[in-house]
Amino acid sequence: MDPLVTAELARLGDGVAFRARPSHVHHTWARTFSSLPELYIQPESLDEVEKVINLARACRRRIVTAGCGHSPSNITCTSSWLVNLDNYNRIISVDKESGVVVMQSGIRLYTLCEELEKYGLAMPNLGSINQQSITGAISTGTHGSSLRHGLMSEDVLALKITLADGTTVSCSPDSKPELFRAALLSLGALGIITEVTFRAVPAFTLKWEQTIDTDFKMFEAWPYELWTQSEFVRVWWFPYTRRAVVWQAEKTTEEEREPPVSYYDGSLGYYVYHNLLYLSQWAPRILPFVEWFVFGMQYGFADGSRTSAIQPSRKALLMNCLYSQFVNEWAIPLNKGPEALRRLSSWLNHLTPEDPDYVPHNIPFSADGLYVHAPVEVRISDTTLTSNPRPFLDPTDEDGPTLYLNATLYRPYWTDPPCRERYYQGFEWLMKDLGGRPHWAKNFDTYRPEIESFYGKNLEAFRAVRNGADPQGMFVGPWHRERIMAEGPKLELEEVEVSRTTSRERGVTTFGSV
Ligand SMILES: Cc1cc2nc3c(=O)[nH]c(=O)nc-3n(C[C@H](O)[C@H](O)[C@H](O)COP(=O)(O)OP(=O)(O)OC[C@H]3O[C@@H](n4cnc5c(N)ncnc54)[C@H](O)[C@@H]3O)c2cc1C
Ligand SMILES: O=C1O[C@H](CO)C(O)=C1O
Repeated sequence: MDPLVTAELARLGDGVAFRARPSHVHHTWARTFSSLPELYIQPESLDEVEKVINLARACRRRIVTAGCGHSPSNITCTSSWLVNLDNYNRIISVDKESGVVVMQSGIRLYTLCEELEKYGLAMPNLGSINQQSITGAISTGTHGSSLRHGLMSEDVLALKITLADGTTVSCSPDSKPELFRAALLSLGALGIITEVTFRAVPAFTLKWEQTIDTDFKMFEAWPYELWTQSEFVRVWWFPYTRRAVVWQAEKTTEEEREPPVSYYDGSLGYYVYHNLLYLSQWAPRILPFVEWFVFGMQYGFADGSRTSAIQPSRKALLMNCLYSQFVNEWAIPLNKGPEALRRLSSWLNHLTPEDPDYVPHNIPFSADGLYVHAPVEVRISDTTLTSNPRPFLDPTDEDGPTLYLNATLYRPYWTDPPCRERYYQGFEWLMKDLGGRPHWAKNFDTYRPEIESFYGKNLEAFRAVRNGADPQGMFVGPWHRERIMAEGPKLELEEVEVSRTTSRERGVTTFGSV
């Protein structure tokens, strides 16, 4: 350990543990980014969290708090101190009647779901996985897919956050509401969130059904029952076969029933797709065939093929996200969806006016020789229904329902697909043309000037709260500077990137200095 840190620890001599170790390699779930923090610190009490912050201030270190690194960007990368709260993860109290749960902030969603079940409670909504820490999920604007729900943070009633001066403060809609709005989606830039008060709901079972059919049918249903037919609805769109899987789930009291399993599900399908994707790295032209074959095997080749099951919500809402991947997801107004997908299809498929689905795409990048992976994930939320205040950095539509389009690109055996740059250039251009804003956790290449124009006064309000709470920039790194911080000189404790290397095992490894 740096002698400065050892000396400062000795000077404090407060008997509070400093659970830090060097030589930790941090990488994102997808191994897209990695870093080698000077210290990896896993506090087990609030005193320990406060001590980390006080030490960091005295030793002039930047702090990053990471959940489980499921954000695919370099947002959790640091060469300074990396704090993880996996061991600060207890449920503090549960009120079975009201569903109000108070928890330490490091709890993972799968543990939270298991704990809630013991009280006959459940999370109101979930995204595709339950690995995330509750705070990691809240802090990036994680969402599921339902017009009756908004962001996962809409059910947060209060938060406790330890700020750069080492004090822990509570905030809620009624107490320090500005801090609350900043902390509801803070991208780790405000302080260490230590406690979450959340409203759960009575446990529920979901009866789900998924149908594969032409995307034309989906477009026809879009303004009518597509998104309102059930509480939970999500779609996977296949650009080359121009088909879509519509998955819908409604609460039920019927007995549970697992989905049918074919010989192709499980490892066979997993490895077939993985190896075909790997082959396509050299022969991208096979991707339309791969899409037809793999998703035909998975969902059925005949239009109208259907599968259904009845499962507890904590199971039904999840999905297997397969392999390492880039994900570029944007929020646009729901009513722009058919236009967005038709323009994307016209671009990717080189459609001409003779095609019934043709629309001018106007995307100023060529799709010649461009072959992409499937599917595009199509999901929804409505953040206008909650009485909770909006996070300042909420990317969703302020006036109505939101559509999320998630362009997934796999990295077979940890290799980057050749189409990434052009696909994402075209995709991001289209999303911006439709008034979109990026999902903060994902792999977008849009930076300060545009983000300022997307958020206007809300970004200014976030910055005012952030700068007031952390004037020295203890929680600021290169990811934040390029996207949410104002242009200006480096703050005292801010980390800047000095170099990066790339390898297959660790993706892009970033090196920074304070
Ligand atoms: C396979 C997969 C599936 C996914 N599915 C979905 C989905 O369905 N819907 C969706 O919206 N997103 C989805 N995501 C994105 C994911 O929900 C977010 O990236 C989420 O932030 C990850 O949580 P985490 O605990 O790993 O946090 P990390 O990625 O480790 O951190 C995310 C942010 O939270 C901050 N943070 C974490 N803990 C604290 C704390 N205690 N105090 C202050 N700041 C903190 C970090 O500093 C960072 O800025 C998915 C990601 C993957 C890899
Ligand atoms: O980031 C995400 O990854 C999965 C898709 O594989 C998902 O649903 C996200 O969101």
